[in-house]
Parts: sequence; structure tokens; C-alpha cells
Amino acid sequence: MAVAEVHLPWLTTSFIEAKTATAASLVVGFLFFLLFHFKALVEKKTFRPLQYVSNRLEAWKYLFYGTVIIQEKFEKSNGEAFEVFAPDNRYVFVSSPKHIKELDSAPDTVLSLQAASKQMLQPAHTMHGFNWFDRRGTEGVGFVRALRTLLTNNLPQILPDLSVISRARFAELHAQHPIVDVKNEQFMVSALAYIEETLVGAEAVRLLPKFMVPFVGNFLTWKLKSHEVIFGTLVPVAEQRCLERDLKNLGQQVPYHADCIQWIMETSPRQSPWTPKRIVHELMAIWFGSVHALSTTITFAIHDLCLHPGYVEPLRRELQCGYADFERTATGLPLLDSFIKESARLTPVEAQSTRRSALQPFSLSDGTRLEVGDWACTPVRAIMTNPTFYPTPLDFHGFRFAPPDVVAALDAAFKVPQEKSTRLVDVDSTFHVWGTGRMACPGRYYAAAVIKVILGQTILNYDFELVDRDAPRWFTWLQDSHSKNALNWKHFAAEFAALKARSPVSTNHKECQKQPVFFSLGRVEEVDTFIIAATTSGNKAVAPRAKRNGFDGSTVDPSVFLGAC
Ligand code: HEM
Repeated sequence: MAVAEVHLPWLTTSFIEAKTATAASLVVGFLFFLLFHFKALVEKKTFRPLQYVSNRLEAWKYLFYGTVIIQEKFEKSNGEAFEVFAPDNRYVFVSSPKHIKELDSAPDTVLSLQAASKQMLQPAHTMHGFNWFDRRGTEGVGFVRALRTLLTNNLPQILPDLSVISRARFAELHAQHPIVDVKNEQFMVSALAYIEETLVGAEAVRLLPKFMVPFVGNFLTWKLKSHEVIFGTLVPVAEQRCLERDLKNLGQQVPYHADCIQWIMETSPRQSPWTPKRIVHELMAIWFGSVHALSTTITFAIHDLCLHPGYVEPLRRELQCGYADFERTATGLPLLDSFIKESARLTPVEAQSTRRSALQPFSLSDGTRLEVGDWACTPVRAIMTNPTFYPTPLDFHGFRFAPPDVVAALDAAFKVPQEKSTRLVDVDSTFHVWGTGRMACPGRYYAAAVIKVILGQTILNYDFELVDRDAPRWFTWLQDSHSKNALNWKHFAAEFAALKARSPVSTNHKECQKQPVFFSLGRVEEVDTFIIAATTSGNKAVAPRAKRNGFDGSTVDPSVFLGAC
């Protein structure tokens, strides 16, 4: 330090202190880096530092730009498998039917959905200590029969009640009363909060270095209360059911129950029937899986009804004729079925589907290798907006999946060139909302029926619109800069075309006539309020909302020319 002061008089003491502090921080940072990545560093037989650092940077970028990274790599992959790094994982995305089949055919001891779900949801910390086995079937797969068969078969009994509940809830919301008529309000509040708490808690835990997980995980378990309320409320119910089961086995008369608690209990392994605690853990896992995806899918479908109001009338006509039959049989309503499917296709809940964690090393037929802990998965959004499978893939065509004879009776605007008519619950290699293959969602028949009840009641009984049409439809940590995000531009183009079709936009505006362009700060749904006009002479008219967000029109990409503004 003294030498520096003599020879470099411009270096003040505070500067040197700052440099010392910076150097110390770097050393500490480096030690932390070694600590966090020690295992990875020593395990790599041929360690390439540059490659490693580049992979780690890409991994953290994934948290902020995941959907864009997947889309870009998918577009470059030409149908081949591609890898993406996330902070806690290496993902191998497959999209060809051949590779998807290979995942499906892999033994459960090699590629595991259970292990992937466990890593994703951290149930030991978020689901009251539930620590399910990595290997599927270790404790039976009775839940598949409970949901896929028993729950589906009981839909005709369930749907009329569900319609009544849905109507009552809407009426209540409409009258702006507080929640009434709930037997255990604390349970209901916790049942909803539990979904978000699980998501947020699990995400935090899985990003931590392993040695910190027990401390932070235990803190979260203690801090998050809703899983305790659910567990505490349901255990006595499950205990009573187990008691009744034992009494029945002794030949006594017991009450009849047709609900998921009963079906989960009855389909548990005969040799070692589940304890009440184990039954409730299973219910909590199913509750999470069903509520989260279901509510998101319904919300997007209602948005789409508001954004594409031309569909309301034909759907209402179909419901007026067919709702009663649907309630009795849980089938029918092909136009509504297609509308929901199209909404889920363009706004799926997730960007990854068919997750399988490698419990043993696994190789695809093209030689792509998964090491233990890597995940195989499918790029669900990218596949479902692929022009090879879906003509005009970014346009919303609510009836693209409906049977041609049903669509033939409608206005020509509803006819689209989708070759094959398919149902919402169908699973194939181009529609991954329910996953794929033998492990595709067993709750999808129930889910599809519930969505139809809620949308059906909305369409039959209400006229509706979005309170704030410009409000974002989803949240991402970082909004992508429009100039970097080719994907968003494509979406804007599709949305803008739909917007024009709905309410023609003036082309008489003097400044628009030469080179009109449109702009959005990164959110598709704001396209109408972000329209700007940029003329070849450089004049710009910026919509007020764009101005409020600090945009002055200077960075408009001129390649996005739509011919109207
Ligand atoms: C719109 C709503 C829903 C969506 C989008 C959805 C989606 C999915 C997906 C993508 C999978 C993974 C499949 C795979 O990896 O191949 C899955 C699995 C599963 N879903 Fe759903 N799901 C929904 C509703 C439900 C409901 C309502 C239930 C229960 C009543 C349910 C129960 C399950 C279960 C138990 C599994 C695990 C299957 C297994 O391990 O074999 N889901 N779901």
C-alpha cells in the first residue's frame, strides 16, 4: 500500500481501500463459487473452464428468458434434440415423435416423472414433509385409476352440482358479497394460498446450493402455514375413512362416499394400504397439480373470449342447445371444446412438458446423452406454434379443432385449414398440454369438463369484457426488449392482424400512409395502445401509453411493416 502511495500520488487511501475491498470481494466470491460448484468441478473428468462458465451464465439467463431461449433453440434445432442449461439442471428438449416415443418407452427406473416433479415442487418442504419415491409405482399408481377412471366415470353425477356452485359463485361475485356459505373458510383460504406458496417456496429451494437447502427449507416449512392447515383439516377425515374401511372389511355397514379421498384410499396398494397421513399427502400433491393448471387455463380462455368477442355468439347458441346434454353426459359442445383447446395451444401453462428426470444415464437414438439428474422434456409452446403442425400457427382460430360439419354451418370467417378435427382431451405428439404417452394427465377428462362448466356458465349468463384491456396477461421477471425478441414480434404481428380484423384501424392518418409500423414494449396484449406511426420522413406519433412507459419511438424496428397502423 505504501509503495502505491509514493509512486502513484493520484491513488488516495480511500481508492486503495476500495481496491482492497474489491479484491477481497473477488476472493470471497471465488471461494463461494468453488463452494457452490465444487462437486461439479471435481466430478468433471475433462474440465473446460470456459465452457463451464459459459454454461453457468446461460443457466442463470434461463430464469429470466427461459421461453425465448427454448423457442430460439427449437427454431435452430430442425427437429433434433437440443440442450438448455438452467441453474439446477441440464434439460434435453426433444420434439420429434420418434424421440418422444423413446422417452415414453424408457423404463421408470431410468427416466422418472416423479423425480422431476419432486425436484420441481420440493414437497418435503412445501407439502408437509411429503417425500415421495423417485421411482414411479414404488407405492402403487392407484391415483391414475382414481382420476382417469373413477373420477371420469362419476362426471355425470358431479357436473350438475358443479354448475350450481359455479352459478352461485358468479351471482355472489356479481352482488359483491363477501365469501359466504363456506363450511370451513380457513381451509378454503389455505387451499388457494397453498398453490402459490408451493410454487414460490419450491422455486427458492431448488435454486439454492445444496448445503443451504435444509436450513432454508426448514424455515420455509415453518413459515408457510397453508400446507399445515390443509393437512390438519384433512387428516381427521382420512382417519375416519380408514376406520370405515376397516369396519367394512369386518363385514359392518358403513356410509357410501363417492369422492377423491375415497377413491385414492381404495386404489392404494392392497398389501399395504395407505395410512391417513399418506392419503392426505397424495391429495395435497393432486390438489396442487390440478388447481394450478386448471385455474390458469380457465383464466386464459376467458381472456381469449374477451379478446375475440366474435366467438361469443356461436358459442352461446351451442350452449343454449347443448348444455343440458353435456351436464348429463360430460360429452358434447364441440365448438367450446375447440375454443378452449385453441386458447390452451397459444397460452399453455408451461413452456416445458413431459418432464422426465434421469435416474440412470440414458441415450436417445441419435446419441444425445442424459446423465443422472438431467431432465428430458418437450418444448410445448414451440411445438404448438410450429407451422408444420398448425397452419397460421400464431393466429387465434377458436374453431380450428372442431368437426368440419359443425363449422360448415357457421360464418366463413370461422373456417380454418386445420386438417384434422381433434378433441381437447386428445393427446398426441403435436399437442402437449396434457403431457404425452402413457403418463399423460389422468385428470384431463375432469379438467376439460370443469373448464366447460365455468366457461359455459359465463357465456350463458353474462356479457363480459376485460376491465383493463391493456393489463398484462402474464408476468415474466424481465420484459424482453422488443429489438432482441423476435418471438414477440411474431406474436405482435398475429395479435395486430386479429385486432385489425376486429376493429379496423384508420389508414387515413397522414403520418401513417408511407411507412406505418407498430410497437409494443414486450406485451402482446398492449399492441393496440402501443401503436405508433413512423413515417419515412422520420416523424413519429407515439401512443400515450407508450410515452408513459418512456418510449419515444426511436427504436422501432422498420422490418415490422404491417401496412396499416
Ligand atoms: C388444465 C388443467 C391441467 C393441465 C394442463 C394438466 C397437465 C398435466 C401435465 C402436463 C402432466 C404431466 C404429464 C407428462 O409428463 O406426461 C400432468 C400430470 C398429472 N396430472 Fe394434470 N393437468 C391438469 C389438470 C389436472 C387435474 C384436474 C388433475 C386431477 C384431478 C390432474 C392430475 C394429474 C396427475 C395425478 C398427474 C401425474 C400423472 C402420472 O404421474 O402418471 N391434472 N398433468
